[in-house]
Amino acid sequence: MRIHVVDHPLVAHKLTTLRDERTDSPTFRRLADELVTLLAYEATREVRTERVDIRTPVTETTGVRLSHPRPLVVPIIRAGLGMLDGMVRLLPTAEVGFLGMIRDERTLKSSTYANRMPEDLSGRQVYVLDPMLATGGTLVVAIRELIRRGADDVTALCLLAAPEGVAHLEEELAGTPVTVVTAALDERLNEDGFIVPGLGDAGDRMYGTV
Ligand SMILES: O=P(O)(O)OC[C@H]1O[C@H](OP(=O)(O)OP(=O)(O)O)[C@H](O)[C@@H]1O
Ligand SMILES: O=c1cc[nH]c(=O)[nH]1
Ligand SMILES: [Mg+2]
Repeated sequence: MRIHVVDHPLVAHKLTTLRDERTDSPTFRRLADELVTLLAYEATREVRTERVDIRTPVTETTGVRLSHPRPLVVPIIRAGLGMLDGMVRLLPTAEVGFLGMIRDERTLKSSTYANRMPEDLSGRQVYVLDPMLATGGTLVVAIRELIRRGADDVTALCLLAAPEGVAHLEEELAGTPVTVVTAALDERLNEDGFIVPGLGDAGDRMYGTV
């Protein structure tokens, strides 16, 4: 597994406001959207392309276009939905699948309550969207399901990651073609399984009280 922490002053600036407990839901959603676009730029560095011949008004030349089959983008509901628009703005032809997952507050185990994805993902590149990589339990289940369906290249875009979650993914997904792109690798998890310093509950902040 590869991990890429996007080191850029604009990312750090937006993330700081996102973390701030005074940031209201509308601002939180806007910043999450903007951050995804910056992460997506890095995350799609190896998106598959093919050569194409075109004519400019001046001459003939060769360029590239995204190749088939189209990439699949999978937001993990609920909080991952806040990353979808920013991602498909960069990849407008991508197909979108959905996974609904919830983490039990006491046991921290995640379970799947919705699954609407193509059955056959053979040869597909998949981008998973989930703002928080905490224990990593959610992403392990999600990525295993994608690989079981045949995905051969999975990139997870996370706003924040905890070292414990990254280690868990490395252990559970060893040898699988997985990359994690994140805006920051935080310090640790607290006793409730929240990322420290983190930003709190991403879903609540995105869709909760203003
Ligand atoms: O790495 P993990 O320890 O598995 O935790 C991360 C998950 O927890 C949060 O989801 P939550 O269960 O709060 O659902 P929500 O998005 O509906 O709020 C978050 O959005 C991730 O999906
Ligand atoms: O810090 C955390 C951990 C899991 N899920 C969240 O939304 N925030
Ligand atoms: Mg939540």
